[in-house]
Amino acid sequence: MTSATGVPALEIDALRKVFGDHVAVDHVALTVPAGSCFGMVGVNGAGKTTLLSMATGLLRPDAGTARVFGVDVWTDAPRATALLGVLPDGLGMPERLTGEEVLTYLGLLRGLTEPVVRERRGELLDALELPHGRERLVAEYSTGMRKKLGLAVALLHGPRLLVLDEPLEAVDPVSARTIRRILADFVAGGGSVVISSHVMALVEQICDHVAVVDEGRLLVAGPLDEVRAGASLEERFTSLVGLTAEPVGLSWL
Ligand SMILES: Nc1ncnc2c1ncn2[C@@H]1O[C@H](COP(=O)(O)OP(=O)(O)OP(=O)(O)O)[C@@H](O)[C@H]1O
Repeated sequence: MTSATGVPALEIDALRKVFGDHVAVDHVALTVPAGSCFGMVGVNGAGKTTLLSMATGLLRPDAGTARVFGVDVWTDAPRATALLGVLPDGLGMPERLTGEEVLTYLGLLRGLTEPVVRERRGELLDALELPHGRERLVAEYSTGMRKKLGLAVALLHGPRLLVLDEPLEAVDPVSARTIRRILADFVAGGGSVVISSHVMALVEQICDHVAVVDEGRLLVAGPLDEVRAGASLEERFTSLVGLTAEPVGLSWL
């Protein structure tokens, strides 16, 4: 599905990134239709984070372009940023602030009025079961709580496209269910989502499109059922990336 104007939520063309002599992302082109929940899967080091970082304005590409609803992420950053909500990998947070303060300052920086910030902040903290008030500093948050606060920051300004790197990593099952529900509601309300994950079951459960990335290249992308082709996503993934060997055991254990 695309929007009424047919403009994709995200359009990546020929993105490339080289670290030293290692090609992390190798001329990847990808279209995320508006209104879709798009899963990106790949083994550790496949290039998912590098690709999504370039697509969201966090890491400058060596070559290629990325457009969010037709707006170039690198040449028109302020407009693209307004359309985007990003949960990056390894998100840095102001440690000496509370979750409430983080949301307040970032909301005001995004141009929201104080009453709007107050209302959304309260709803987000409640929905994600994060502490209100001065109860706890970010420095005292667990990894899962940081992830949830990162998601709240990504949602705060009401973006049209959410790009989430491993949104459920380190999140407890109850919070995971809440996050899945928030994402489903976001898509049902016309939003678009891109998530990267190692968890095939999660991608099968919430995504309608999927891309498989391996060694910096895009192996396949499209509607989930087309990519699965009658198998489970894990089976299809395993055969696509050539993981045929049995896991290696540790003889000394
Ligand atoms: N800043 C960097 N400097 C050097 N190499 C890097 C840097 N960032 C990533 N790489 C390399 O680029 C490749 C792709 O890394 P990336 O983090 O994009 O993979 P990933 O698919 O997100 O992995 P994971 O699932 O483990 O998060 C890896 O080989 C990684 O070591």
